[in-house]
Amino acid sequence: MVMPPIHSVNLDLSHDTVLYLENITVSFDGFKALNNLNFYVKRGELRCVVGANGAGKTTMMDVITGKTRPDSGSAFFGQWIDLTQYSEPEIAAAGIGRKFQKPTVFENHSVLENLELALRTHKGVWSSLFARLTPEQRDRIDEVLNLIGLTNHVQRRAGLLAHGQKQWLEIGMLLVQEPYLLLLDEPVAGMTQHEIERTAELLNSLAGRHAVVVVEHDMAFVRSIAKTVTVLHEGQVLAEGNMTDIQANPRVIEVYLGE
Ligand SMILES: Nc1ncnc2c1ncn2[C@@H]1O[C@H](COP(=O)(O)OP(=O)(O)OP(=O)(O)O)[C@@H](O)[C@H]1O
Repeated sequence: MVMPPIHSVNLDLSHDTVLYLENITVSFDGFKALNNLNFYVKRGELRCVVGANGAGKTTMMDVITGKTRPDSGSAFFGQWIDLTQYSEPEIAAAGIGRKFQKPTVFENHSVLENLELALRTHKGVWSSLFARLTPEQRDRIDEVLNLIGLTNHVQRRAGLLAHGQKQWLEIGMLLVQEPYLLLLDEPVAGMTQHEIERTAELLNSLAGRHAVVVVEHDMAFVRSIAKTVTVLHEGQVLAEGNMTDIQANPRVIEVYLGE
């Protein structure tokens, strides 16, 4: 079937749900990394996903971003965009931003240039590289600089930033693209306590405007940000709920928290 270009399909959030994964199975050589997984994300919510090594967290992110195709099941962005039918760049352009654990900022460029590059190259518009940014784009960059706490470092070379600042810059590079859904893989790994607290504030401040899915092992951090936590185990959802319920769940204690 020939799919319409992703830009021509409106992101329909009329049901207030930005992501639907239903009965997703992914096998590698017969081993089910995801096994009939169901996972839903509401518009603007901040969700944490936890689970032991090998639980399927990365594979789930890979399915959402089009990197891995499921053997079966469906993956929808809003009501109509079938994620299994589009490429990784198309899905990114449609409004799903992903940050991997290791920061990948342009080290030899300034903070400002990094944000400008992220904005200009979004949707693959290399041709606009030499065009001036619109006043709206400038405003968006200023707004993001403020959010990520780097307003006073705009001219600093990204390679000279502290580890935490680099992570925030990379989140900022996604934010200038105004994603509807942001996927973050272990954003606080390697951060100092102060940086972790700042990151919690940053992610909390995004709630409502962007849906954010955070995969994280640091339970203190998860506790500080999460409204809803999803626990994955053997490619399925073992439990989902608020932190108090999750921590009291005997199955979660047995297979994850009690490690
Ligand atoms: N490309 C692949 N080929 C074969 N097996 C794979 C592949 N990718 C993942 N797996 C296996 O699928 C299972 C789930 O892996 P996944 O990386 O999704 O888990 P995870 O929850 O992200 O773990 P971690 O916390 O270690 O990152 C693991 O057993 C892993 O070895």
